Amino acid sequence: MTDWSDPDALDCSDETTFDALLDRADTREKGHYFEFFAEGDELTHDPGLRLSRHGSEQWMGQTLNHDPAYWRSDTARERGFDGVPVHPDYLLACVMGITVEDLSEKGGYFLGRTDVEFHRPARPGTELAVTSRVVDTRTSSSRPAYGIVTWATEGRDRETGETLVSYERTNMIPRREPAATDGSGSMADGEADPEAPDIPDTLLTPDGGHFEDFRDALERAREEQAAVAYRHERGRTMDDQLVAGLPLATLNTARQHHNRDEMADSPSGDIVAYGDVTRSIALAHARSDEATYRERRFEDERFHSFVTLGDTIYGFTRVLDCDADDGPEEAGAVTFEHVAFNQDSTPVYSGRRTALVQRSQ
Ligand SMILES: CC(C)(COP(=O)(O)OP(=O)(O)OC[C@H]1O[C@@H](n2cnc3c(N)ncnc32)[C@H](O)[C@@H]1OP(=O)(O)O)[C@@H](O)C(=O)NCCC(=O)NCCSC(=O)C[C@H](O)C(=O)O
Repeated sequence: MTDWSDPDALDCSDETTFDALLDRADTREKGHYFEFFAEGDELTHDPGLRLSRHGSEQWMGQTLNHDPAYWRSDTARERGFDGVPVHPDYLLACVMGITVEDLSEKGGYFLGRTDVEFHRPARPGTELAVTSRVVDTRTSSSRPAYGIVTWATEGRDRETGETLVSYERTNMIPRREPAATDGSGSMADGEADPEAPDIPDTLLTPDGGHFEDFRDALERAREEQAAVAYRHERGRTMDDQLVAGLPLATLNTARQHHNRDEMADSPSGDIVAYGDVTRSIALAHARSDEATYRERRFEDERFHSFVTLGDTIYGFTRVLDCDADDGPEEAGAVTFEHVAFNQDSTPVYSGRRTALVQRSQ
């Protein structure tokens, strides 16, 4: 009888033997299929992550978010922060990154997110505690290999228990049965929109980036039956650091971002950018044209199409509303719709954002 504890009993350098060995071995699975999730389930995410200044600066530098309040203590103080906080996009990505192993590692595409609220600024050094509740589960009518799951997630300061950020997100999650259909060609061809586009004749651009500039532009637009909408000049091409490096730095284990072998057979055919990286780049383009004071909340964030290595992300912004009474003396609230689009002008992300924007001096 062969002694299988003998290291020499198997010749792993022989390809045929090794193939046979792999065929016989079970895979210890990571992540959960759709069937695992039931409405009302509560999950406590185990991975630990300490927000760091380095991590925040790496995220901001790579995504072109250069607001000095998140880099320099003098501007942070002027803006009412108690020390230099981590950037809200980095905070959000870290909180979501920690949840991926439990919620979406199985290969579920991130479809959208809403009700993103920043409850308080987060400092470097904060250790996170993250929990999620299953809000909704349903099978996908257009893609039988998938289900669609929505979770409500809360990221807290592990020491004080204070909530830092909360949101609801929705992913497409592979079904165990028929799990093997991922990439089998169930992807529907894009259908042409039968309705002609209904867009205003005139698109106005604000004169500057302060609250009054947005308010005045909206007033002009109302008089002229126009909209306030404009493009941002910067673009950012997706490289390895963005696609694989940043999600891994936030403990995001989704194979979509770092396993080309697995992704070759998936609907995208290749690794794809983490939605939060794509979004953060588009928001950085928008923020570079505005005097942001504070981030408030995000609603109706949607990821429309895949972003792969080599794609370039541009930004388009529409100004929806201004509220002079909402906010401190230094700032007023502006609500925007931001769209990220690629080199072929295909929208890849859209979302509604309310931020406090500095008033003119
Ligand atoms: C994934 C897609 C290829 C799907 O495209 P398509 O088949 O054309 O369908 P739809 O996009 O119309 O939607 C499919 C079903 O999903 C429902 N849906 C879509 N968006 C939402 C939403 N925000 N909330 C709730 N439900 C939504 C639709 O109603 C459809 O339902 P049904 O008719 O019953 O089937 C395409 O959407 C796509 O390419 N999206 C981009 C995906 C992406 O690139 N995401 C970011 C990268 S992946 C990521 O970041 C993973 C992350 O790390 C993580 O772990 O979450």
